[in-house]
Amino acid sequence: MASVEELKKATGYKSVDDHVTSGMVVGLGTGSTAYYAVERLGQKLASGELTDIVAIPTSIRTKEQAESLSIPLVSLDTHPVLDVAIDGADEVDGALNLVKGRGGALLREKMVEVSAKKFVVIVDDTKLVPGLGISGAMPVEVTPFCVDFTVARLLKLESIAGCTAKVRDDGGKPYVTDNDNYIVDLYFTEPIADAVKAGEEISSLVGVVEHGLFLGMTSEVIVAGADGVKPPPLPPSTRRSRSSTAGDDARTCAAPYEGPRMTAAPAPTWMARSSAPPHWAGTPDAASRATAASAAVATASSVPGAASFTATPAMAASVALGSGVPAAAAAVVTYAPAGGAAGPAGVSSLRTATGGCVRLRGLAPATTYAVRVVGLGGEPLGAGRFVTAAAADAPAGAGAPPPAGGDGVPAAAAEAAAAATAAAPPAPLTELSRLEFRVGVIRSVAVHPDADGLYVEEVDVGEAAPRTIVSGLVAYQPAEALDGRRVVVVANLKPRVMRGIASAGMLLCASDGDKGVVEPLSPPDGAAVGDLVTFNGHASAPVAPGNRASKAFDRVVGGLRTNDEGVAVYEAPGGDAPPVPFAVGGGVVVSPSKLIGTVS
Ligand SMILES: O=C(CO)[C@H](O)[C@H](O)COP(=O)(O)O
Repeated sequence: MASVEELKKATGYKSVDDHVTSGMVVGLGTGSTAYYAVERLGQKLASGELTDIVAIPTSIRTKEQAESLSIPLVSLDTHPVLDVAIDGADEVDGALNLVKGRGGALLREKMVEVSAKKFVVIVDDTKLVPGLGISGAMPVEVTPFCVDFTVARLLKLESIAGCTAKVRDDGGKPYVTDNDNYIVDLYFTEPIADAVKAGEEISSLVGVVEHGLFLGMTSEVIVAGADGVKPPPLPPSTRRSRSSTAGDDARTCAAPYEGPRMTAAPAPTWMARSSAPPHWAGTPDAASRATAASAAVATASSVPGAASFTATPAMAASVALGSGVPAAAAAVVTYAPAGGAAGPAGVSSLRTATGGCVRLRGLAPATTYAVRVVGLGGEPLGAGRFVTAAAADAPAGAGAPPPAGGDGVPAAAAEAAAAATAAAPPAPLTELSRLEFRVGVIRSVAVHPDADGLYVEEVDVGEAAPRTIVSGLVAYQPAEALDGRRVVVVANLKPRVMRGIASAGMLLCASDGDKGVVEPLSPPDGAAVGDLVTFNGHASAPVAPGNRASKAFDRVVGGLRTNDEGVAVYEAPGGDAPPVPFAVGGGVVVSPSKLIGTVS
């Protein structure tokens, strides 16, 4: 049986092997598991297997480790978007939300990981929990100034009522973070009932720097369990997790999948790349419309939770788990080439089934894959109606059916995907959901009386009176180019006083850093002043103007950009979901000069 240290090493190594390629900007986590990811990265750079990597460490100790391995380091200042960040966690719940920071590095970790297109979490299976906050401290980084005052205010928060708080101790003195702050550890006797609300309330306190709830950030979790499969020590009343695994031995990765109860099992032959398909990959099952429709591209199975299918060139596959699967079920997904074809030796990961779908990525075209999907207790998901569907580029759970027959995908597949997503729940609440992007028109512009680089604009966003907005656009746009211009305004940020004038919003602009061009984004003709910009796959639920919105904006701004056609898009960290355009009035928001760059 593998030791915990061996499991940490296996998952750390696998994360780099699977997710880091030459040329990437990589976020390096902190802790005893992330240590092995850093070690692996150093090895691969030293051997020349990886080249042209730059990395951003999340703590001084990780920085020192990376330096000792000659890993080139950069910072968010110069590299605000990372390709991938890899880090451990203290807790992972069924929706892939995390508690982090027991190692004290949560602030830098969150700054780096929220800026990554993909955030890969590496844990051993003792970290899987049925609810956040139950296995130990939920850390909060606070300013040292009047820490007892902050603790007292934390303890009054409704969403975390009943918890106890302790300023982290370091040999009789408060523990000091890399940012010269303190940590207050919160202890709960029950899982945190509403982690989103808890996070919001904690963040809203002056004196709080950041908290250890990492919500909606995770792209993928790699879980290592001894012998490939080990029921974790969770309370009997909860779902029992099973491990997917990491390890250099593909057979170890593959181990379980023999039935609803996870016990150590020999590797299925398909993981050893035999030509035989897995025994559970069955024949087409016409029991449902979705099954029949998908049969053109996928082989559904009569074995619950299992199927095989051949990837089409355009396939960013979604696997429809079938009816009876909770919308946000945690799923352990394993897929691997079934017939000895080239491709990954086997990918095993913990995901959330969104709208009954689990999305598979990185598929090699014309390769037949065997798929197995189980819940945290090892139970097959799909209740006998499991099908696969080539859902093409439809984002799972986005609510909109994919274009029938688009991108060379057979219409039957699109139909299947439509059937699979028909029952999709409303789009989830995300950081972006909290923001209020409104169409506005600039009614007047003047240079700020006390700052040559700033304009003071009166902007109509469909309210009783125009808002005053201060923008640093003098160097980029003449006043006459702005006067009367239709724009997009972030309307619920906390007002900021800029050289004595309160600015009640921000004009969203595209910037092409190379050419030094900055211009306001333009809404489409069909959009009316006051219209709210929306994003497919993100519920629209703007919060009241204030700090919460400003913090949400800070978290999403790294994902705002213009694409190759100058269309403003948001790309969530993690890279699992395709970029979504700013949509309003039946069209999309654009940079009028088709700038390709950032949006802020
Ligand atoms: O959040 C962290 C540090 O701030 C760590 O990722 C977390 O504590 C897990 O550490 P380990 O891998 O050593 O168990």
